[in-house]
Amino acid sequence: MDTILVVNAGSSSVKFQVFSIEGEGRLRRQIKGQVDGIGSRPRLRASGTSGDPMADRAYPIEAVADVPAAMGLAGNWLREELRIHPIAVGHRVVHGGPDYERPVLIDHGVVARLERFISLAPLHQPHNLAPIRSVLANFPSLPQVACFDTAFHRTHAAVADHYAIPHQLHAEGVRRYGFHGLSYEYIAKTLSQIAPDLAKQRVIVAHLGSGASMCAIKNGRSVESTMGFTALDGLPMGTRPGQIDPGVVLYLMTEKGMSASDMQNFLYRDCGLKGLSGVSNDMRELEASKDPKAKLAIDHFVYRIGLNTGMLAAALQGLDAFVFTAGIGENSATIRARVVAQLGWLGMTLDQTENARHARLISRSDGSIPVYVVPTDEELMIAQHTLSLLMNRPSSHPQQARAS
Ligand SMILES: Nc1ncnc2c1ncn2[C@@H]1O[C@H](COP(=O)(O)OP(=O)(O)O)[C@@H](O)[C@H]1O
Ligand SMILES: CC(=O)OP(=O)(O)O
Ligand SMILES: [Mg+2]
Repeated sequence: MDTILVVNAGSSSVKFQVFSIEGEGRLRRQIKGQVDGIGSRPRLRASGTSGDPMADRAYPIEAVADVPAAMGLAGNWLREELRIHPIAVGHRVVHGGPDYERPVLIDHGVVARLERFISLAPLHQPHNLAPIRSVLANFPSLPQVACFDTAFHRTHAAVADHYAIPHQLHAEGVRRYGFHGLSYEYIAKTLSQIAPDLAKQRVIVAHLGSGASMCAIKNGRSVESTMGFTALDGLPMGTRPGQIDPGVVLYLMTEKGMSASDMQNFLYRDCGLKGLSGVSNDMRELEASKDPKAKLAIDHFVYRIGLNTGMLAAALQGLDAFVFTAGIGENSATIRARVVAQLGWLGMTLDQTENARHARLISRSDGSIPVYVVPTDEELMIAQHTLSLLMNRPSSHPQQARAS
């Protein structure tokens, strides 16, 4: 069986899927897994084609202390225990910079170019590139494809793409890129199947996970994102503050003597829900907590989603549908209910029963804006891009490159 392995390293987890290639370029999911609880309660979970459990293993904290360790664990399990030898590997790469507008076959030159963006995505890019380098070293003829979080947003107009800073910096690549693009691309495609008329109109998608952003989509194309040059901007996240006055950064550097690397750690790891609550970066723990600061963190999260919806609706000049996705968006009925209540002024209403059972459509028919919950699937998107690049390669049959 020919398979494609997909690797998606997020800021709090490593997700992977294995797809078999069926006739006429169709893909069938064989394995879906993830390692999460990295640095706290590490756990490897995986399921098979019909969701049947294949593994559920807990590890001591020191055994899986960071994302590379989680990657090693997943890789060993797939190779040693399941004997998975894919014919290609597709990777999520968070930052594609100004160069990459679409997925690309990887070689050493591509890796060198992507290394330039490590400082622009320190929670992701190093972990995205590590397995790519390791496969290049160990299986040099195995095709690998990089799929970018930034690519879906390259349709933005210049007016959205620029900061009000000297033009030369834009030419150097200091631009508003936007992220979570593979997720938004999947949602746009899925919406065109479940609600084809709406998919052609003005849609806001809220990707609420450990990293969180929102995207304004018109006729299936991204027109605006809450994230910009890096994945720090926009909504408050698990450990990132979201939009913040650069004056705060200047204050911390000049008055508190924080260095650039202190600042990087602070903004990527100590802020957001974690910093504001002092309790946790995990929405589940905040929802369960009685600490007033946990409540404030949730209130702030919901409030900022409301504000950003106003901004994106302005970019779209109206709104025809709203979609929740990712860890919080798919699983927290409470956050969804609060966001919809916050957006009642726009004409959104909530069907509480449908929301409680995480139905696909959770708005009432008396509202003017339908509200959907669509589980995202970045890995399927990556597998599809990988397969299509593989099939369009000028030479070589894919089977020649099997990893063994
Ligand atoms: N049942 C739930 N209720 C509330 N939040 C949840 C639930 N399940 C998962 N989450 C949240 O989803 C987040 C992870 O989302 P995910 O999209 O997997 O993030 P990432 O891909 O960035 O690692 C966790 O931080 C957790 O707070
Ligand atoms: C870009 C980003 O923040 O990704 P994630 O949500 O997977 O951390
Ligand atoms: Mg993610």
